[in-house]
Amino acid sequence: MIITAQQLGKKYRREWIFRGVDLTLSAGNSYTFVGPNGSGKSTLLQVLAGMQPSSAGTLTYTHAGQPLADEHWYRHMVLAAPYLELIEELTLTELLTFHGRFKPFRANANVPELIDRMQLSHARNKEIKFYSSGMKQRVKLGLAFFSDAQLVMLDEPTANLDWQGAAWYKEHVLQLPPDVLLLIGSNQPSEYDFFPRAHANVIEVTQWK
Ligand SMILES: Nc1ncnc2c1ncn2[C@@H]1O[C@H](COP(=O)(O)OP(=O)(O)OP(=O)(O)O)[C@@H](O)[C@H]1O
Repeated sequence: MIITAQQLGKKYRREWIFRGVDLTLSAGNSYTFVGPNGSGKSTLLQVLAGMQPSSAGTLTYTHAGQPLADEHWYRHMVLAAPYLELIEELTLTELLTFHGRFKPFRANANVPELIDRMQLSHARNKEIKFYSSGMKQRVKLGLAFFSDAQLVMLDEPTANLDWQGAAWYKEHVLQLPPDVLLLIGSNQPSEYDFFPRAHANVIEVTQWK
């Protein structure tokens, strides 16, 4: 899994959020995009995910040595982000069952087991709309950690988490398979400063203003 960006740019109306981005992001590594509020971390992640069109440059996805068509790309990626909504009317059990139909879970884990790993067994039959913001964040992260995807994208991963949730995040992000490509948007060093150095890259987005 490799993402290649060449002279990638994004503008909203007349404002360039970033431009001239040249990146090669390859599996087995983590890339954390850092910068102050409003610097473009989320926008860059969304463009790299194919959720937002770019305004300039090219973006190519390669999997197992073959270029991937845009319409197949979503099968290989998961994104957890504060601005993405869960299906609020479903219970957690229903949500994971539904999700698993489209994107299988790693090692074919079953739904009760996943709920247990999210430490949300007590709330498995509660509708997501009644979850607290931290519980919802655990669900989003759990879907990202446990789905069988080669590209895992996490924007502000510990938003709304208490210290136990942050410890849970740390434990699980380190347990991702070694061949995953991990992209993170963050302005909290505690979200990435513990990654094994050899494969961790921290990239300042303001360089592309
Ligand atoms: N849909 C949009 N339309 C117009 N401008 C937008 C849109 N989305 C984001 N922006 C602008 O793009 C810039 C970058 O926003 P972005 O959310 O990517 O920053 P960020 O680095 O993730 O910020 P934060 O740390 O606050 O989450 C901001 O100036 C923002 O106002």
